[in-house]
Amino acid sequence: MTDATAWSGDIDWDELRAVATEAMHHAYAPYSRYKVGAAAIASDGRIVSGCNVENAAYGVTLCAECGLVSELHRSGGGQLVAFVCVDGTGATIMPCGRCRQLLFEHAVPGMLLETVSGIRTIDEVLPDAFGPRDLEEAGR
Ligand SMILES: O=c1ccn([C@H]2C[C@H](O)[C@@H](CO)O2)c(=O)[nH]1
Repeated sequence: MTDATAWSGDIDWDELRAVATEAMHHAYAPYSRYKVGAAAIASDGRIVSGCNVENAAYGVTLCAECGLVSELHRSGGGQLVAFVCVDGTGATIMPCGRCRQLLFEHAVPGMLLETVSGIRTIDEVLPDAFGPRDLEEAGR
């Protein structure tokens, strides 16, 4: 598994934000009226994206990151190298806490995110994360 630092010079954040913004326009958000789009570069270089899909049973809502991770696996697997998500204006937002956990499990070590406070690593936005290793260490 390649560390994200090997990629850092090659990431076109403007392009990734544009893909996230295009995805955002497909969001189904009639309840919050807060559309979100997400885009990421996978470890083989392809770009995956997702949008939020709400539900009349509010708690069933799928964040944009859920669609993105599903698309990662559906389109060939691999890990996420660089990630951004945007609001309905195309401005970068922070992934919610649940989605940081979701992203962590599918991220290369040191995955980069464009955030409201600049480029961060997954470890910076989810320190001391609980993950698959904790289950392995417990023999599960
Ligand atoms: O990281 C986030 C945060 C929020 N939302 C969605 C969920 C809901 O549909 C709307 C308002 O919370 O934004 C996402 O898709 N991703």
